[in-house]
Amino acid sequence: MAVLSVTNLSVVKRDRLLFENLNFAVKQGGLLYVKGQNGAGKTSMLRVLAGLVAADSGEVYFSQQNIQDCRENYHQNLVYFGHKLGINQTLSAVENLQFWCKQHLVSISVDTIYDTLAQLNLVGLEDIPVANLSAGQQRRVALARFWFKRDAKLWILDEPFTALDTQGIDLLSNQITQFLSGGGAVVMTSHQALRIDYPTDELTLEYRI
Ligand SMILES: Nc1ncnc2c1ncn2[C@@H]1O[C@H](COP(=O)(O)OP(=O)(O)OP(=O)(O)O)[C@@H](O)[C@H]1O
Repeated sequence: MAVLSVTNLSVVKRDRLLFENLNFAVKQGGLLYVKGQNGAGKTSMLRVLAGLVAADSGEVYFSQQNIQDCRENYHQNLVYFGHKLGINQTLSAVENLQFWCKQHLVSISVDTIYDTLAQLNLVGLEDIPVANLSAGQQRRVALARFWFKRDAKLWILDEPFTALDTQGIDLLSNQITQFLSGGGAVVMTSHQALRIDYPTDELTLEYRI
């Protein structure tokens, strides 16, 4: 069954039609890799898929229900990872993750938070303000949500590998593969070639003038 499907999706930004009449579906265990040059409309599309902004026309369905009609259920089953990390610079990694878990009704012990940060190579950095971490380390903190929310049905990831080193890319790639293997669905963009050993559907957005 399709976890996510779209019908006749079109988005216009500043009088420029980014894409029109897109139709696709992502099944359980399905990976959709959205490609396209800068400005083609990938982020705009992912934000529509996540229900953050409305499309100019077309519909988005989660498990065959229009996302407008199942917003709460959709957001409980979705992890969206966009360009903005959604972390507070003045809080520590642990505080940020505790806050995120509360906000998303995820029940995780503080020990699990420390263990996850250790897996993400952040030992010794757990309790200092995130502002003092490097760009890649800050992204690792934000990525911890993918360790906590494996029971979600859909992950939407916009350029998740940005600023990560090779080890970080491998860590996240493994996490994505495990999620897919467990039946999760993933939609993602990346300007780097995917290092995910998993069957992948591709959707290329052409840049339109
Ligand atoms: N809120 C907005 N208001 C006006 N124009 C916007 C807005 N958001 C995006 N755009 C425009 O829409 C176009 C597509 O932007 P988008 O961020 O979706 O592209 P992208 O494919 O994700 O690019 P990149 O690979 O650089 O991240 C761009 O020309 C951008 O200027």
